[in-house]
Amino acid sequence: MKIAVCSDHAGFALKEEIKALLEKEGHEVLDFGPYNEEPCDLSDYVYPASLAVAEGKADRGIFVDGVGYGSALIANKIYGVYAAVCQDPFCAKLARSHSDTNVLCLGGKIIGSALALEIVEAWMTTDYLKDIEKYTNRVDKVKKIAEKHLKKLDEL
Ligand SMILES: O=P(O)(O)OC[C@H]1O[C@@H](O)[C@H](O)[C@@H]1O
Repeated sequence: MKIAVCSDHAGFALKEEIKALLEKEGHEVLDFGPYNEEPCDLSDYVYPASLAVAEGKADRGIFVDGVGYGSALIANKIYGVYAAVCQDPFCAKLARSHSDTNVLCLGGKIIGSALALEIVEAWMTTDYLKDIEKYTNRVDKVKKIAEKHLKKLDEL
């Protein structure tokens, strides 16, 4: 898969570890930066990385900041992006199987890299349960809210 990754200064070190794991597993990584640990603003990286997912230039995204919510907050403003913050592999599995998320957000200050890599592994390898109606109904409702309240990329 093509995976967009990004971070801020607080997530930089973990972003680099995740990138190495994804590349080792044969994924193509599109790194939207930053490329060092200089203080920076998350939105400068999460916004273009989210657009890449929304436009289909990346299949999915993995964004890392200090606590994770900052990335999700920005990413979920973009039509077509469904981002979840996960702090354990169980949550990561459900974020895929129940909710079909296409962006995973992690907090580099919250979880150690060993757990973070397990979360990435769980999220990357779990499929959406697209044949179970209760989950498709839930996901469809979220999509309808996005259609009503977010501008599609071609309307911008
Ligand atoms: O105080 P700084 O280092 O700028 O922010 C650290 C983290 O605090 C939260 O807002 C974000 O998760 C951000 O990555």
